[in-house]
Amino acid sequence: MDGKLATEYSSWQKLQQLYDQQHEQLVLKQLFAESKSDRFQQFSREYKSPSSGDQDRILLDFSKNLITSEIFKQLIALAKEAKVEPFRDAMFAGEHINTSEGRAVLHVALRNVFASSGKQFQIKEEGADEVQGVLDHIKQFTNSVRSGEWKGYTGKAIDTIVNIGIGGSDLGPVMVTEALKHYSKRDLKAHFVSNIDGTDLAEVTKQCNPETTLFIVASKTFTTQETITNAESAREWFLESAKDKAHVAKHFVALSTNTKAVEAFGISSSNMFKFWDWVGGRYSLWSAIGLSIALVIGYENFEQLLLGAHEMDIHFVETPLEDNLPVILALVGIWYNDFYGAQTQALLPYDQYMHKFADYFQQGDMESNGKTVTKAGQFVNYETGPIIWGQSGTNGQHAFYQLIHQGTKLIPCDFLAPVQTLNPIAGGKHHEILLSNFFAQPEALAFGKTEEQVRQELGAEGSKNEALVKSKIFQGNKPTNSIMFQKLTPKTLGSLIAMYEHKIHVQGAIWGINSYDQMGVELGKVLAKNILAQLPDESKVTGHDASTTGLIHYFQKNRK
Ligand SMILES: O=P(O)(O)OC[C@H]1O[C@](O)(CO)[C@@H](O)[C@@H]1O
Repeated sequence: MDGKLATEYSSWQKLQQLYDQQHEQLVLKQLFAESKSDRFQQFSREYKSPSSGDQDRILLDFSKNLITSEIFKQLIALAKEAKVEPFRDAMFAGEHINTSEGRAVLHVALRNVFASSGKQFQIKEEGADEVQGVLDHIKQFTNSVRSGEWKGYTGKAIDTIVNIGIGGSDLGPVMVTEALKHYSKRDLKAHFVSNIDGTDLAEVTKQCNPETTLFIVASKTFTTQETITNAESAREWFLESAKDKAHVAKHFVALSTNTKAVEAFGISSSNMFKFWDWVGGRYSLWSAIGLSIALVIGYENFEQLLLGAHEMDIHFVETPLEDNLPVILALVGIWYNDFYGAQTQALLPYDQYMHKFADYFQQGDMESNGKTVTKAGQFVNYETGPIIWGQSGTNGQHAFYQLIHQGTKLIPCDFLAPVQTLNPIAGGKHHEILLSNFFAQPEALAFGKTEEQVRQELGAEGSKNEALVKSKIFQGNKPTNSIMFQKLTPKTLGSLIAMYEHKIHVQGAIWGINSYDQMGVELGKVLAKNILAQLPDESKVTGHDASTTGLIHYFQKNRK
């Protein structure tokens, strides 16, 4: 992080040499055989919540990776050489590390509100001292809606909330309300509208009663085309019943940094929940953007989510690199991304509540680290952010694991699972089956099945079919991390999310890129605006290539 390309670090070059010299001998079966049971001890770390200890602990087993102690040491050396620690401290101090936009990066300030946690970071940035005030506003509003005290325009309590937002103003609330459904107020229905496709809003409003529905317009900028258009149409839908514009105040609130635009929309500033430009969209669920989360799970649980994240922040700041969960995940990821040439990284939670976890981190990781230019303005000569994807286990097993096991691509996977389930139905049978799969898959990926084993299974007769024999071989040696947490509590979820946020931060630091801007989403938006103005009239369609012109004309000819 001092203007160098990552490939210029001597530790990077050393890692390249280690890869070149050793990668053919890095075979998990042998690595485990050589180190006996020590390998689990050597390459696993347990994190414990300082406030609740065993209740909220996270085990990271990274022993099923293609690493040795020499490689791990060298990866740690890379983090040191890339100045990961001072860069981390600069973020926590409020330095403007988002250099292209000249902003601080302070999602950590949003959860720096627990004097009792034993550690509060000294953050000096405009607005950082207003965080608690906004949380108080969220608490008071949440309590009043959940208790039924907040009334709609006909005097009825709110029973449905609709969050209208997109990207970071949608994915976090969606993921967390799903993940913490167990803690939700069941008689308060929550919907999320994000897509500009009218189908999204239309299908939601069909399920809503205007008298008892609260719309939450969530947009950092309050200029996002999808969100503002959806909010305007929602207001239109509401006014068809409510008639009087004065009733909007009881049914629309805004979450934004842009007071002027919120007021121009017709939402009074007393119904606006504020945040600040130093909160990146994809890091904003901890801010006012989390209002829908607080409404669904209650303010106390929302606070626990923040506390879990804050405690992971403390772990990230205070723990030596070699024991630091986000740092380990980041370094192991770099080993595959940059030396093995892996293109993707799968997130596989064996917890149905976490079925949106990978979707959430698609934006979290890919919008952060999908960059080609370093902060110093050089084009990188190495790979940066991985493609993030995944699904909850065991659904993924029956969909795409075939390719992970026997395809031609290397796909490092993170497996996540709770020790205890929140739904021990059928005497815990489901959870035992689920976890047996959680244990079996990384084992199968690592150790595979040899030709000899296949022949033994098929017997002399079956083994005559060579194609069948070959198709049943599992090469193994596929790397995985296994992450076990005690139970999916709000606090643990907060810690897990913060752990991955910091993993992204560390990787961005090593690659020398700005993880906190998103210039790559701009061009398409500008072109769409231009095309929108041309859609009414065929003769207006100019300035495009033959393909784009052809497509627009095709639409114009056939739309009626
Ligand atoms: O909250 P806003 O300003 O509506 O932005 C929504 C999303 O749009 C982006 O700016 C680009 O996709 C995201 O970073 C952000 O989460």
